[in-house]
Amino acid sequence: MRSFSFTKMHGLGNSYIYVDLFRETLPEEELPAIARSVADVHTGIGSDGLILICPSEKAPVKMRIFNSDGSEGKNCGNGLRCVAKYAYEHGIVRDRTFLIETLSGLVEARVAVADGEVTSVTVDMGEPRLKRSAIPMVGPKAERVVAEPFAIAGGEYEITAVSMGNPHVIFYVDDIQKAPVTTLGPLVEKDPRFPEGVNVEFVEVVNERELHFRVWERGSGVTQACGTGACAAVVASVLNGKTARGEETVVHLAGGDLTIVWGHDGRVRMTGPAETVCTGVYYYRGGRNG
Ligand SMILES: N[C@@H](CCC[C@H](N)C(=O)O)C(=O)O
Repeated sequence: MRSFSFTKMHGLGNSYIYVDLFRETLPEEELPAIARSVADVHTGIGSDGLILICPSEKAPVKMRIFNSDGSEGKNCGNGLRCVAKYAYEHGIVRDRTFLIETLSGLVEARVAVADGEVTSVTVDMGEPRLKRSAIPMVGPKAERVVAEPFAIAGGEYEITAVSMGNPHVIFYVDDIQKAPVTTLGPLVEKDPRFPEGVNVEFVEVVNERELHFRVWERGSGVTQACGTGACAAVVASVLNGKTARGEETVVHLAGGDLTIVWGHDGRVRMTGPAETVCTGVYYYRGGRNG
């Protein structure tokens, strides 16, 4: 058997198994299988996937994220807050504001600290990418996808698409409790109009400052929260005239609240908690199938 040390962390119930690659080594070709293995609630630890905390040449620390089906994502908002907490509390960084490298670029994290513990994290998630080709979604490359008609499974809907370094599509609903998360979510995730798949968000507008939010994540299915998805929902809501640019919006996710602002400088900033659940040693057999 092989083994590695891990920390389980979550941001609003969006949980990942974090492995510190400053101290551990994992074989690159086995990462998808390890992600599937640790995520399994019966035979593994149970999580929405795997996050690697890695050395970087561009920043003090780098995040890589694998969904529970083993696919690699390019960004993860809840993961970034947890990586920031881990990096600060484990002395990887000493400053309270620092850069984190992701597969979609560099972001800046700022930790709030009480008694040596990180209590909340603000991440400058950068500028949303709105061109269709950047989502990516098939169709006229340079156009935005805002309140665009979208037919699927016999139904007619309107969608808004936003990339926060990873792809998101937003559906507005009248009642979040009745959102078709588990029925429409998996169909839209794998719809060929999204060549790289897509994270699917359902949003009920409460008022100009508040949104209810549920998600079907690409590669992981229903999760309690999606940080990049909540940022995309705020951007979509500004584009659709439902909330105001430059104002803080509170997004109510299944696992709790995030405060998000799409600033007049073009950047999206997200503030929320990050929690450590437990640490341990994980035993696995190795190989591409775990
Ligand atoms: N939970 C995340 C997003 C994780 C990656 C996503 N499923 C993808 O494949 O793009 C978040 O908090 O942003």
